[in-house]
Parts: sequence; C-alpha cells; structure tokens
Amino acid sequence: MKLPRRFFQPLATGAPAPFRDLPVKLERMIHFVPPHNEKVRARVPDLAGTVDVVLGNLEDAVPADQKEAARAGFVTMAKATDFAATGTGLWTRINALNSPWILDDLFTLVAECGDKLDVVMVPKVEGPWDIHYIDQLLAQLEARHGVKKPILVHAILETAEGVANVDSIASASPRMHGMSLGPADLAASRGMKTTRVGGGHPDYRVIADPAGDAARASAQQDLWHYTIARMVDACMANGIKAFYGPFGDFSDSEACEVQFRNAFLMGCAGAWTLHPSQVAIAKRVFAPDPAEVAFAARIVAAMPDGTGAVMLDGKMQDDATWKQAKVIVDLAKLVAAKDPDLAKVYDLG
Ligand SMILES: CC(=O)SCCNC(=O)CCNC(=O)[C@H](O)C(C)(C)COP(=O)(O)OP(=O)(O)OC[C@H]1O[C@@H](n2cnc3c(N)ncnc32)[C@H](O)[C@@H]1OP(=O)(O)O
Ligand SMILES: CC(=O)C(=O)O
Ligand SMILES: [Mg+2]
Repeated sequence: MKLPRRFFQPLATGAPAPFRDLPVKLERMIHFVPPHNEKVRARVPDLAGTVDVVLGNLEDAVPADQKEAARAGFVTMAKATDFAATGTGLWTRINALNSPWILDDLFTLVAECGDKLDVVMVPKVEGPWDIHYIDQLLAQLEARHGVKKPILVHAILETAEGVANVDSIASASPRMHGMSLGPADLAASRGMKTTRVGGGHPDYRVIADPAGDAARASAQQDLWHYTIARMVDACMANGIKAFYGPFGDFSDSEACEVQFRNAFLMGCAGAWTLHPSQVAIAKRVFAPDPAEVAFAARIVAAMPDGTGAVMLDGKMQDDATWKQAKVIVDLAKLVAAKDPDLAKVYDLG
C-alpha cells in the first residue's frame, strides 16, 4: 500500500497534480455515442447542450474492424465541439486492458485531445491493479503531451472478480471519478441466466406460503439490488460517484425509468443513455422531486446550524434528517444551475 503522504503525488514528472476533491458536476446521464458512425457523430454538437456527459465509446458495440475508425471519429468529435463551454463532460470508454487496442486508444486520445478529455472509462476492471496501471500510463502520457488537468478514471463494475474487489477499486487512486454497473458483462461473468441488458427478470421472484386454494401472492425482486448497494457503499465511502449503467430495451421506457429511479434512490448520481429516447428519462429521474425539495428546504431552514430536534408536519427532524435534507437541497441547486425550468419549480433563491 502506498504511504498516505504519497497518495496525491503526480505519478510522472511533469504530470498535473491529482485533484484533492472531485470537481462538482451534474452528471445525470452519460450519453453513449458510437464515434465510428458518421451520422450519429454529426449530431454531437447539438447533443452536447442537451446532455451532461457525451461519451465516445471505443469498446463493446464497436465492431473489431471499426476500432480505428471509432478512435479517429472520437478525435474529430472532440476537436469539433467546445464541450466545456456548454458545461458538458467529454468522456471516452477505452477498450479492455487485455485487448489489442487499448494502447493506441490512450496514446492517440491523450496526444490529440488530452486537454479536452475529462474522464476515461475503463471496462472490465478486476481489481486495483488495473487502476494502478491506467493511472501510471495516463500520468506518463499527460506529462509527455503537457496536459494541464488530470484526466479522471471511471471503472465499470462488470466482472465477478471486480465486485469482489469493489472497495479496493474505489480507493485505488485519487484519479478515480466513480463506477458504473455493467449488467451485461457482469451477468455473463457470474453465470447468471439472462440475456437482458439491465433491468428486472420476470422469473426472479418470491412467493407467499400456500394458503388453501388461494393463488399464492408473488412479487418480482430486483436482480441488481445487491451489486448496486455494494457499489454505492464503496463509492461513497471513498468520495467518488456511483452510476447505474445501460438499460438495453429501448422499447420499454417505463421499465427503464423504474430501474433508473431505483438506482437514484439507492444513491446513484446518474445512468447511461444509449439512445436519445432515454435522455429525457434520465433528466426526469436524476433530479429530486419538487415536493421532496420543498420539504428538505423546510428542514434545513428549521435547523439553521444542523443540530437539535424539531417537528415538521408530525415528523421528527434531527441532525441526521438535516443531512438527508442537505443531500436533496444540494442536488436541487446543482440541477437548478443548469435547468432554468426546474430552478423556477424548486425556487431555492
Ligand atoms: C452493454 C454495453 O456495453 S452498453 C454500451 C454499448 N452500446 C452502445 O454504445 C450503443 C449506443 N447506441 C447506438 O449505437 C444506437 O442507438 C443503436 C445502434 C443501438 C441503435 O441505433 P438506430 O438503429 O439508429 O436506432 P433508431 O433508429 O431508433 O435511432 C433513432 C435516431 O436516433 C439516432 N441515434 C441512435 N442512437 C443514438 C445515440 N446513442 N446518440 C445520438 N443519436 C442516436 C439515430 O441515428 C436515429 O437518427 P435519425 O432519426 O436522424 O435517423
Ligand atoms: C455496461 C456494460 O459494459 C455491460 O453491461 O457489460
Ligand atoms: Mg460491458
């Protein structure tokens, strides 16, 4: 283990110092763009103002014979738009560490657009050693290309081994931005019997005891609850952010919304959007409910220094509920700063 005092030292001479605290950003959705697809890429300048993060995907879903086109498309896309001006993050998902493409992904992207790249998403992270490797390599590349601010790292939690090591992945480096659940690869890695990309499964249920001839009550359970809970705890314990990943059935917006909302309530900051139809869902879900914001604002106002006990509408409030309220009010302020319509609804002054 690295000595605490060395944790925040740059890993290469000339590389920027790691952030002490993560930049505070609204990241309700990480919108996936296939950079080898010229038609979709052409939509990115307009898209940039409407999503919180644009991610150019180089990994799965890009055919092997188009990996180079995707990489080149990402560079074109990064140079063509001033993402920072619209408050939009620019991320990429690189190929896996054991693939033949990862070195060229990082060498090309940091050289060509390292100063515009906010976050590198790393797939199939198995343990802290994967993060240490990327951390060192990014530092060397940042130093070589004079990159001014550190490029952050986001891990996908999508292997059984990764879940077993989730805490040490979250604490592996000050470069860690957060983590996303990868339900498709994770299902395969665990030997789960589903072909779905995220969401529930109708056969994963509990049933009530038999009671004579009456039909036994039965309810579907959440396949992802355990993993999301572990991911959120690992992330929040280390001051980084947790995200739900993809919801693959674009035709079922209702189920997508329920999956996103469960993740939001459990502590996730956002989710992936793979199709334009999912952007509005993420915007709806990853902003707090106005009635909840109004109640939270009353709690904060009723306990100006955050201590003591008061009653509001018959409900006891104390230091702990003040902290819950603060989570909601702080998020509402972040949303309001970007969304004038919601700013009016929240009315937080
Ligand atoms: C398990 C995992 O790893 S998940 C992450 C990997 N997967 C991805 O990144 C997939 C990202 N999404 C996509 O590539 C596309 O949405 C596809 C290929 C799945 C489907 O694309 P299409 O068949 O074109 O879908 P559809 O016809 O419904 O698209 C409607 C419009 O939205 C556009 N569109 C589709 N996806 C996107 C997107 N991600 N971003 C912006 N625009 C998009 C289409 O180009 C089309 O535009 P048009 O109306 O001008 O023709
Ligand atoms: C998100 C992802 O990569 C997966 O589900 O496998
Ligand atoms: Mg995957």
